[in-house]
Amino acid sequence: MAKQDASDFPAGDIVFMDRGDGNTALLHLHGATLISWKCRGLENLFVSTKSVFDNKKAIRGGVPIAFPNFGPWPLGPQHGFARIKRWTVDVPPTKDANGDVLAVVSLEDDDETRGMWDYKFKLVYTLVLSEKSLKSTLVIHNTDTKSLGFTTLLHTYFRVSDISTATVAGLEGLKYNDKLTGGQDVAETRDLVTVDKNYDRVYKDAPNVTVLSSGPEPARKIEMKTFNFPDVVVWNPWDVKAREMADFGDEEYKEMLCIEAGKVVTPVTLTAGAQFECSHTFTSML
Ligand SMILES: O=P(O)(O)OC[C@H]1O[C@H](O)[C@H](O)[C@@H](O)[C@@H]1O
Repeated sequence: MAKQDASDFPAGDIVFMDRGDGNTALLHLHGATLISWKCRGLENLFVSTKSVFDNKKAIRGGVPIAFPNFGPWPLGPQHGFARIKRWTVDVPPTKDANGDVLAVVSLEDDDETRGMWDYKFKLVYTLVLSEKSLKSTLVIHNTDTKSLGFTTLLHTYFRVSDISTATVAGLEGLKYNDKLTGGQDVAETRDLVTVDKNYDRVYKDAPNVTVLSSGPEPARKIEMKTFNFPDVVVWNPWDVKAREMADFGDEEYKEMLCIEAGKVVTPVTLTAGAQFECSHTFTSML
């Protein structure tokens, strides 16, 4: 079983958000990785049964945060350090008058991050759990006296009942770069994107809504609405790559699809004192 329940972890490692009506979210402070979002009791995120929870390695599943770099990085680990640093709780889960639950975690530069990337920064990650949705907002503050540049992405692993039934709407007409073949961008002609092999595609200038559907048992239809995330990465390792990954089950590619909202094609430059806000909101449409 994948570890996605609050009872699987020491209380100090997690932030558990519970509306009390079957809508819950669970964040692990290692990487501020969201590892569960349940809507009316149904888990919508994939976490590998092989994921290592040693507070060192990135968690394989949920929503790891790529920052300050998406992809291979000459200055440090792939996808940057945010997903392997311990974050701090700024606001523990707090219910508002509607029953919605808010929590805030953050990460600031330290000796280790400055050793790789010599900038002062603060990341503030705010989660708001509503009846059928979860909004995740990342604000990147440049707390330094010089400009900094970064790419960032929320690397969502959605759970699907069967990859052969999964479709992604909202990408038609976009240009994408296939990271597996490289070369020229290609136009997506399908109104519903399906995945039947190793996929690693960066869709550019995407509209701010994609919809993932899968089913039938259990059926899921999840809208992902984004703000300041112009790029969408669609990734599934498929069988051969799955076998090469130590922290991913050989057959688990059938149960997941990554749809990752990012600002990765053109980096953001932040002048001293400036900030950049980006977010995605998942909503269950069923
Ligand atoms: O294995 P990881 O470092 O977590 O990366 C997993 C995947 O992340 C993204 O989807 C990239 O586009 C892929 O190229 C990469 O393989």
